[in-house]
Amino acid sequence: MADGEPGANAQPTDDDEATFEAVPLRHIGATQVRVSGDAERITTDRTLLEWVDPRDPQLADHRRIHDSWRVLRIQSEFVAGFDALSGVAEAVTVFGSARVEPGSDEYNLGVDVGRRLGEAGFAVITGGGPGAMEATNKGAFEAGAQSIGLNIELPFEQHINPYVTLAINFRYFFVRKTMFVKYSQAFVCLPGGIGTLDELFEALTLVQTRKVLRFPIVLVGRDFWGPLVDWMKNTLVADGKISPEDLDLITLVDTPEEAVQAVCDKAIRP
Ligand SMILES: C/C(=C\CNc1ncnc2c1ncn2[C@@H]1O[C@H](COP(=O)(O)O)[C@@H](O)[C@H]1O)CO
Repeated sequence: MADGEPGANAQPTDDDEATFEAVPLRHIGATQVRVSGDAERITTDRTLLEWVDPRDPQLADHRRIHDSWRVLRIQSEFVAGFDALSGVAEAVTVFGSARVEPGSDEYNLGVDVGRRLGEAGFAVITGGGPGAMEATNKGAFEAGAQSIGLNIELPFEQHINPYVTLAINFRYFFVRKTMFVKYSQAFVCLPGGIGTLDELFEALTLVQTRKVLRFPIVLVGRDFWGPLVDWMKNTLVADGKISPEDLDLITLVDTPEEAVQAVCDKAIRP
């Protein structure tokens, strides 16, 4: 594969298979969990988060020793992320549905957003997966911008999309989420599901609590996001759960052009 072709610079991800930790804690003795007839991989995140009964002497030791030493692995994942991304200057992270089909309107929206961000001088960061992530990386790649994919280990086969020029593979969601925020100056959210909502609300929490400053959060697609923003206004503000000015943390736009303009207007740039 020649340099400059999609996928030419992406780091290989297939060898990661060897690093999947297949140690079921709660189910010691069981070796696999079946989902839809397929053997499901037990991911590193899952062995960290799974409940273990400390009253069982065998499991208690497992929990105490494994969890303590696990910190080193978490640390090494932070170090690898920091090392790989420390040179990224100006970047925007784009989130969106993993389920969008190539050629669809939402896919084309992602391509357009990625391309315009790239043309505006930003590196583009995504989750590195399919759907809107692939579309956005494609747009950035075609604009000649740095196209970054922060991939995540999942219980099923997961490949980084071919338009990523810098790929990093993470086992822990929370480490990966740190990288999304730390190395970008704005978030753009395309229409998405639970993963996208999680990423959106984490960003809102960080900005609301002033953990990050001057960090625009742009939602693209009034038809899709408008009802959520209306609910926040009519229920969260009305019920006193958020302040009216918290709504100002969100910029709602319709087009890729408006999205990039909002980022350029509101993000910290030299
Ligand atoms: C579901 C399918 C693939 C999942 N692969 C993913 N790879 C990378 N990142 C992902 C993946 N799925 C979710 N994410 C993250 O969440 C957001 C999208 O989630 P949503 O629920 O689809 O909105 C995205 O921004 C990623 O960071 C194949 O069908």
